[in-house]
Amino acid sequence: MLDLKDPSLLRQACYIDGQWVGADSGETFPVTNPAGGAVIAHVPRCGAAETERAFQAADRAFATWRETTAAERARILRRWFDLMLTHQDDLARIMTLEQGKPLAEAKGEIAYAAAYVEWFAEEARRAYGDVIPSPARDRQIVVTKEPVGVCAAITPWNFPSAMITRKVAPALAAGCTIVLKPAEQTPLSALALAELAARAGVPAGVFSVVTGRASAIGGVMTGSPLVRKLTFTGSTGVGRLLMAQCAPTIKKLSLELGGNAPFIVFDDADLDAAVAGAIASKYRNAGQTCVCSNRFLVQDGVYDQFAEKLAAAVALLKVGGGLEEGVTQGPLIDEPAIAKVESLVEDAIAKGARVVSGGKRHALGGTWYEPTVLADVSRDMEVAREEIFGPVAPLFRFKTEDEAIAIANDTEFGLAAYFYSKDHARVWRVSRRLEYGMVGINTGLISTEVAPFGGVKCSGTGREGSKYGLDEYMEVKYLALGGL
Ligand SMILES: NC(=O)C1=CN([C@@H]2O[C@H](COP(=O)(O)OP(=O)(O)OC[C@H]3O[C@@H](n4cnc5c(N)ncnc54)[C@H](OP(=O)(O)O)[C@@H]3O)[C@@H](O)[C@H]2O)C=CC1
Ligand SMILES: O=C(O)CCCC(=O)O
Repeated sequence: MLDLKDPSLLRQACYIDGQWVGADSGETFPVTNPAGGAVIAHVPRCGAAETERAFQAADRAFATWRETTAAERARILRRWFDLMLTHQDDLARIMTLEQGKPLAEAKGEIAYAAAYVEWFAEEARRAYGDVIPSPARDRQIVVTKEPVGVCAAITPWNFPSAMITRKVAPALAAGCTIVLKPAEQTPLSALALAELAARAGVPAGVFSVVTGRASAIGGVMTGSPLVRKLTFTGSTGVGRLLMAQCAPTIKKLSLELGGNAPFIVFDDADLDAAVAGAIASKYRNAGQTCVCSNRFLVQDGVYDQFAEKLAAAVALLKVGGGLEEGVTQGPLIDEPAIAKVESLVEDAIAKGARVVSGGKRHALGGTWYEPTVLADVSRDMEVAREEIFGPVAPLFRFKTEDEAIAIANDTEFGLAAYFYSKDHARVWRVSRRLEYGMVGINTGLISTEVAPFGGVKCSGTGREGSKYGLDEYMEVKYLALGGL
C-alpha cells in the first residue's frame, strides 16, 4: 500500500521479547498521513500489562546481553547500521508518509539516524575505565564502567528515527537493554527500525517497542523498579511529569526538552551567510525541531536589510506534499500544532508585529502553514516565550551586545543558540555568556552524531551523541583493592 520495495518493513504490531504482538485487548489506533489525513496503517493500543512484559523480557535479556563483549555488540550494531542504509529509501518513505517531512529530508534523517548507530558501534569498544594514583602504598584504585541496566525510552514525532537511534544505539552499545514507546503519530518508523534490529541479530528482549496509551506505558516506565533509566525527548511539560514520576525509584534520567533558540545577527555579520543559516535552522522540518531558531535578534544597523534578504529566501521555499519533487515545506504534524502556530502569529499581529511574508494557513488547506517572517516583534508577544514549532521567524531589534545577550538569556529554556559575527573577540565573549547547551557560531546547523546534543535549564539534562552519549548509559564503579 505504501509502495515499499520491502513491504515487510511496514509492521502493524508491537515488538516485545522478540515477537510481533497485538494489544491484549486487540485494540488498535490509526496512523495518518499529515498530508491529507488518509489512514495509512493501524498499530496496537497497548497499555500497562504489555509494557510490564516488555520490561520483564528486558530484565531477563540484560543478564546475557551485559556479558557480551563490546566487539560482539559492535558487530550487531554495525549490521543494523548497514541495514538502515540498505533500506534508506523505504524507511524515508514510511517517515514522510506518517510525519509529513519532504522525502529528501526524510532520507537525510535516515542517514543521520544510522550515523548514531555506526558511531556507538565504534564507541562500544572505547568504554574505558581508569586507574587512579593511590593515596596508600598497599592500595590500588581502579574505576570500571558498567551498563546502567534496563532502560526505557520515550520519543517524539518530529524526528521519528533519529531520536530513537540516539537513545537505543548507546544503550545497546553500553550493554543495556531498552524498551521504547514512540510517539503515537509516528510508530511505523520505530517498528521498521525494530524489524531491522531483529534482522541485524539483536537478541529477543534486548530492544522492544510498545505502541499505545502514553500515560499507562509511561506509568510502568517510570514506576517499575526493574527500570534503571528513563530517556525522553519531547515537551518540557511531559518531561517535568516524567521526572517527578521517576523520583520515588530514583531513576537515572536523560531529558531532551523544549527550546527557545535565539538567532543573533550582529551588525558585523556576513548577512548572506546569516540568511542561509536562518533558512536551515528555522525552516528545517517546517520549523518543528527543538533546536529551530525561535527568536531572531537582529542589530539595528542591519535589521531592515536582513528582513528583506530573509523574505527573499523564504519566497523560494516550496510548500506541498512531502513526496512531491522539489517540496521543502511539508504540512505541520496535526491540527493542534497548526492551531498553536496560528494563535501565536495572531497574537503578535494584534500587538503590532508586521507581516513581511506569509502569516496565515496555506491555500493548500490541511495543516500547511505559509513560511512566515514577522518584523517589529517585541518581548511582550507570546512568540518571545513560547516554542513556536512552526515555520515562523519573528524578528526582534536590538542595539547593543549586552542587550542581545540579556534578551537571548531571558527564557526558561537553554537548548540551542546561534549567532553571526565576524569579530573574533565578540565570538568568544558571546559564546561564553549565552546560557545554552549548544551554540552555533556562523552556522545554523549544529546536529551531528559526534557532538554532545542537550540543554541546560528547563531544556533538560544529559547529552546525546558523542562520547558523552555513551556515558549516559554507564555507571562508574570504583574498586578499592587493599592489602597489596
Ligand atoms: N524537544 C523536542 O524535540 C520536542 C518538543 N516538543 C514540544 O512539545 C509540543 C507538543 O508536542 P507533543 O507531541 O504533544 O509532545 P509530548 O511531549 O506530549 O510528546 C512526546 C512523547 O511523550 C509521550 N507522552 C506524552 N504524555 C506522556 C505521559 N503522560 N507519559 C508518558 N509519555 C507521554 C508522547 O506520547 P503520545 O504521542 O502517545 O502522546 C510522545 O511519545 C510541541 O509543540 C513542541 O513545542 C514536541 C516534540 C519534540
Ligand atoms: O527536535 C529535536 O527533538 C531534536 C532535533 C533533531 C536534531 O537536530 O538532532
